Amino acid sequence: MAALLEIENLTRRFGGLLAVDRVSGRVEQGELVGLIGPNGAGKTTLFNLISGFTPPSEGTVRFGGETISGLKPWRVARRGLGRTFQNLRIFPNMTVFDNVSVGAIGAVGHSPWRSLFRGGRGESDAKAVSERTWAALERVGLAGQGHELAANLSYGKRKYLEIARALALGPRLLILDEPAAGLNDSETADLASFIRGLHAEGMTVLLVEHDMTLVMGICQRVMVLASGRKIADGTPEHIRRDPAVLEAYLGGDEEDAA
Ligand SMILES: Nc1ncnc2c1ncn2[C@@H]1O[C@H](COP(=O)(O)OP(=O)(O)OP(=O)(O)O)[C@@H](O)[C@H]1O
Repeated sequence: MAALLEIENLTRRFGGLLAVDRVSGRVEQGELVGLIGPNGAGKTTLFNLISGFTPPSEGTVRFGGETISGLKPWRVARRGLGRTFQNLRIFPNMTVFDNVSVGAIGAVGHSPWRSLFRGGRGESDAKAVSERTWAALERVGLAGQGHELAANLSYGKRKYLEIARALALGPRLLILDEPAAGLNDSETADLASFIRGLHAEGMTVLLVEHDMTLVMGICQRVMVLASGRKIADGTPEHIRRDPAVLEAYLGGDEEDAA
C-alpha cells in the first residue's frame, strides 16, 4: 500500500543555494515522525515544498497516492494536509473562533458566506464550519476562550490556536513546524503529551523540532537533514548513535544527544 506521504528526489534551489537536495522519504498512515537538523539544514523549506508554499525545483510529493507537487497550498490543505508555521500566523484582532474557522472554511469550501446572501446550502456549510471550529477548539482546550481576541491569548496558547486551525481542516496529516519554540520546560512537556494524545487518536504527525528531548521522547522515527541532504532515517535509538548525525547535527558532541 502507498504511504500517506511520499517524497522523491525533492530538490529546491534558491539561486545558487541548494536548500533541499534530492530528499526522498515516506510517512506511513498513523506514524509520528520527527524531522531534525541544524539551523539552515532545509527543514522549513522541505515543509514548504510538501505543503505547496514553495514549488520544487525537481522531484515529486505524493499524498494519499496522488501527486500534489505543484498544487497551490489551499488545494494541498483541502486534500487533508494541515500545517502550522514556525512564525505564528495569527490574526490578533480577530477572535480565537474566527482564527480557527479559517481552517474549517478551507475544508468545507468557500461557501459559508453564501448563507448571508442566498441561504440554501450555505447555511449547512456555515453550520459545518462552526461545528468543526468548536470541535478543534475543544480538542486544544481553547473552547472557553473562543470569543476572546486572539491578541489576549498567551504565547503558549497561541501555539495551540495554530494547531486548532490545522485540526479544523480535518487533516489526514498534521505537519508541525517547531511547535515547542519559545515554550518553557513545563509547557513543552504538556505539548509532548498533547501530540502523543493526537497520535494515539490516530493522527499522522510530521514534526520539525529543535527540542531534541521532545523529538526523541515522542517520535517513532526520526529523519535528519544536514545541508539540504537527508543523512539519516531511523528510530530515535538509531539516530542517537548514528555517527553521521553526531558529526553533522551535534558537531560530534555526544553529550548534546542525550
Ligand atoms: N526564500 C528563500 N530564499 C533564499 N534562500 C532561502 C529561502 N528560504 C530558505 N532559504 C535558505 O535555504 C536554507 C535552508 O533554510 P531552512 O529555513 O529551510 O532551514 P531550517 O532547517 O528550517 O533552518 P532553521 O532550523 O534555522 O529554521 C538556508 O540557507 C536558508 O537561508
